[in-house]
Amino acid sequence: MRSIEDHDLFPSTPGKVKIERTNMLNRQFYRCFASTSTMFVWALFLIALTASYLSFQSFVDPKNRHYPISWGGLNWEKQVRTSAQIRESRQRGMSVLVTGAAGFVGSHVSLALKKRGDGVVGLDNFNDYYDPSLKRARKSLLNENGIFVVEGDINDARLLAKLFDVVAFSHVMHLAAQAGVRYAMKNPGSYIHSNIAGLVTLLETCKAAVPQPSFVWASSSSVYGLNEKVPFSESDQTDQPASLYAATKKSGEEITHTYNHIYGLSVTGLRFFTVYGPWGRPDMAYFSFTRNILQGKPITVYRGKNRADLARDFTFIDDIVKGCLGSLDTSGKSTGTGGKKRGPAPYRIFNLGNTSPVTVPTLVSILERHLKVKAKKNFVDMPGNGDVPFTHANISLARSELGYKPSTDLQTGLKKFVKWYLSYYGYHHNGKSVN
Ligand SMILES: O=C(O)[C@H]1O[C@H](OP(=O)(O)OP(=O)(O)OC[C@H]2O[C@@H](n3ccc(=O)[nH]c3=O)[C@H](O)[C@@H]2O)[C@H](O)[C@@H](O)[C@@H]1O
Repeated sequence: MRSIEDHDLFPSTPGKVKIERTNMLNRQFYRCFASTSTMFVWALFLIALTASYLSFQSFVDPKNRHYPISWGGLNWEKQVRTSAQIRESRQRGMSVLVTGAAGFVGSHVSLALKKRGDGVVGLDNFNDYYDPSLKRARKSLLNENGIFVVEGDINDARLLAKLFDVVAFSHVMHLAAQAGVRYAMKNPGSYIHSNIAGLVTLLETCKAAVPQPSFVWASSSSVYGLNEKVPFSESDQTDQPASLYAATKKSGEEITHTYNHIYGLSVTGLRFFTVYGPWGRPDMAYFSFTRNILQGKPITVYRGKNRADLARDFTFIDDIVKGCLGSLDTSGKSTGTGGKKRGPAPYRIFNLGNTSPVTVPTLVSILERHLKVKAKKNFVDMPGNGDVPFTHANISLARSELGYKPSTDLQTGLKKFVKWYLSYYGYHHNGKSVN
């Protein structure tokens, strides 16, 4: 039986005064307090358990997630329908849902589709991975050209179902993603959210749609990882990714394959090689170098083993757009209906590169020439953060199947980028006028 000497159960530190517990009232108070605090701890524990269960549920089942509803209503539906309409004069046109439409590649592809008369509806969550005002500006451009951009997340299954209720999209051009190779070390969860969970939510919608759309999406040259065989061919091994970003893109290729295999979804995966150009992504080297050079700030140029220059198969946006449109045009139909496969459907993967790699120091010197400003270069050994030393695309497959033929070299493409950059951000940087 526990007695008043129970206090011995509590460890006491030598030298500390023990609490005298002779007073009955005091004892009851302590017991009462002890039981209240135990209950309190249990209550906290239960709340934490429930919270983790709910967040786990929402992680595994996107339908349970709550997204703010900023869509819906008759007017919204009308805007979606109008935007998806194919121009009457366009023969065999398509109605395309473009995810990531306010992004770099997404905005260019949307405009190109609309220009030739296809119906386009954009979807974008306008996240703040980089300056959302640039995404808003791209959106305005799309609006001016008759493209409606829905604000929403690819993980929002209800929104996706609604979009397919309103429009029987013939194609999905899936470009929404968490991009960037090195950022994956800072925010790994965002790659799982967009590139894995979001992809699956979108595929679930496509598989269930009647008719099923053809699915074209952005993979990445980064799937080649530590591959040393050059140039990189689609049949090369891609099981040694160097970053979590690359791993999620590679997983995307495997995941889309299962939807093709089980549900008859027509799938085309495009391995983009370091895409650059006007309206580009501020997190990419050519963009941030330009900003820093103009502001008189130093730039960090990474170097590989034995001080070897890093190289990329930089690919101009207009060439990528042609590759995307060629992929949509040749995608072939999905065969499934009501979630059931009715026959084999195409599953394709293509490199979309420029097939002439350029070193990073050469990129910098081209920028210096176009900007007429010398860069302050700090050469640093490439940190172990997911980067790869070089990329080089073999594009013969895309050439024969898509008619893909890149025609812009880095010198010309960067000239166009710099022209856009100066007109968008203004000619005055670091107190100087550049023209
Ligand atoms: O091709 C691809 O698949 C990938 O291309 C780019 O990734 P990356 O090639 O690393 O492009 P940048 O971040 O613009 O880097 C280009 C080169 O500049 C180097 N770099 C980058 C940043 C920097 O401060 N200094 C520097 O020397 C990098 O090491 C790399 O060699 C994109 O950011 C990815 O989203 C895309 O998937």
